[in-house]
Amino acid sequence: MPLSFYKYQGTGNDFVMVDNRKLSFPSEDEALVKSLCDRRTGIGADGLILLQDHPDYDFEMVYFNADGRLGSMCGNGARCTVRFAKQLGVIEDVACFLAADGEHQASIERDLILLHMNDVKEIEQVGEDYYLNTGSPHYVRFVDDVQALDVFAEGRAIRYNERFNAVGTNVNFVQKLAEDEIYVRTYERGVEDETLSCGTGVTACALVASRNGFSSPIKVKTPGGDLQVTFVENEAGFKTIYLIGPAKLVFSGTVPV
Ligand SMILES: N[C@H](CCC[C@H](N)C(=O)O)C(=O)O
Repeated sequence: MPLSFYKYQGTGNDFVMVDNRKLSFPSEDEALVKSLCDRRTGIGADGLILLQDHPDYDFEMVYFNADGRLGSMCGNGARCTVRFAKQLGVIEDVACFLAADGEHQASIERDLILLHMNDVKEIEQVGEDYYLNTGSPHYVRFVDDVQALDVFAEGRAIRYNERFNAVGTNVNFVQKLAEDEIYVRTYERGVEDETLSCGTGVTACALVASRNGFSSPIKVKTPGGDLQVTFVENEAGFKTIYLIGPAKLVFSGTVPV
């Protein structure tokens, strides 16, 4: 049976999107997900997302990394899923949906999707670096020249170090560009490579920047495009966190499975 799919991208983080409201996709088939994400022998993507019905929400988003394994929250993927839900007629311009880390609200304003992220209570300091969870685990390191960095090698060294080897982590390198602007490059767990942008990573970096003199809203540049993060910070941590950026349909088609 041919599988119908849609290819979406959000600031260059790209996803195979499947309408799984009939639950016909074999989600436990890791090898299939991996082969669909393969850039030479498949459709090519950083991950695969299933849009599914849920009795209590507009929809549920089920996200797999390119290695075929179930991932945690994906910020860019979530914006793409909201755009896809609108395309399918599942929502109009607002959504309340379920993802790996719980409930999310989102709204569509022309080219932009405003995605509400879950509260973040803690940022761990690791030497001069930081570690936090914005729905997915993120290691954050400030650098002086992010363009000159070998993100693959440096990111991989942290992702496979003694602490993170078993479970993995995403690794972000951040450069301050201006008083309200940072540049972020990310090595992604599950893709095991640098991606053009990582939404939960960008969110993590903005929150860490806030601990280093930045205030909301923070503009974030990535190799794949521009995002914005807004939030409210108090003694309990960060709340009302929004990841704001575009999400676009690239093409659609069918593949034999
Ligand atoms: N690209 C995603 C992050 C995926 C996290 C994934 N790599 C994992 O650690 O399971 C994003 O836009 O937030």
